[in-house]
Amino acid sequence: MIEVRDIHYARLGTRDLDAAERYATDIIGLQKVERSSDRLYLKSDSRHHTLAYFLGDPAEQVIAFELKDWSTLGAAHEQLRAADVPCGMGSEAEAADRHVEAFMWFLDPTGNRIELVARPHEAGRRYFPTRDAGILGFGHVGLCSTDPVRDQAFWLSNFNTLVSDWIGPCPLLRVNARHHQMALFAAKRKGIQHINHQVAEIDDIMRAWYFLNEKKIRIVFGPGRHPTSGGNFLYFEGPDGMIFEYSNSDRTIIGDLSAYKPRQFPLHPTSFCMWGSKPDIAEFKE
Ligand SMILES: CC(C)c1ccc(C(=O)O)c(O)c1O
Ligand SMILES: [Fe+2]
Repeated sequence: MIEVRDIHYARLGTRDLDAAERYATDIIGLQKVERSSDRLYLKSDSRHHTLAYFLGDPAEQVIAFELKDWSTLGAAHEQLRAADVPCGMGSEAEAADRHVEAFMWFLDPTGNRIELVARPHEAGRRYFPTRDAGILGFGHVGLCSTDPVRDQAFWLSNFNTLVSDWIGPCPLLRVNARHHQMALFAAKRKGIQHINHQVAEIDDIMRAWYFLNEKKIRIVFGPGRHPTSGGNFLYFEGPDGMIFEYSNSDRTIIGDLSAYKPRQFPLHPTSFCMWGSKPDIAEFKE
């Protein structure tokens, strides 16, 4: 069993780093920490970065989890290799590019590239954004799955992943006490379906709604409230069609984590939003 601590970063390819930088800083409210001709690193909490853009194909999208124990990296690689999962160790140069001491990669059954990182770098300085979006940090991703039942089995059998809730066949998965770090979402493609940043309070969600409307950013879902995590939410469209979400879900599952009973929500609009907001997102409609 591979034990991971938390989701750590997302890496996105883009053909237009300048546009990605403007959007990430001026609109989302992330802090630029480094920029070169082909790289952009953005921070949302105490870590070196939680979102990176690289010059390349926007279809190239990666998420990373931090290993609970850095010394298990080799064993994690061996476990996945033995299970015939496409995987490999990262080189020193690739690790330096990710600001981690070491890492490996693998493909989940849908074909999503996932990285497992050991000893990721902290930032000496705290997160200091230019826009007060109320961001507390990187929360979770929605990950496309061409077969959520198959992919759930992959995560449950290889990782310390637990199901917090299901919406239809799609699990909201956690690896720590927070309600979820990854939501598998039924889609006809691989890739990241949305990237969530946690914000402090409902006021941040509503302030964002006014702000994003004023900036003519396409809002694709919300404001609303998820019955699953209990968080208020707002989803909006970013560069290369990526969906970003702010939410303030503070639901944690503590104590004996394995004693929690996951709840089954039906595949129905009321399972996505308890207020009645309707998504304008292809994957949520299918
Ligand atoms: C509709 C998506 C996958 C979803 C569902 C529920 C929550 C939550 O409970 O917080 C999310 O964050 C989602 O993105
Ligand atoms: Fe989400």
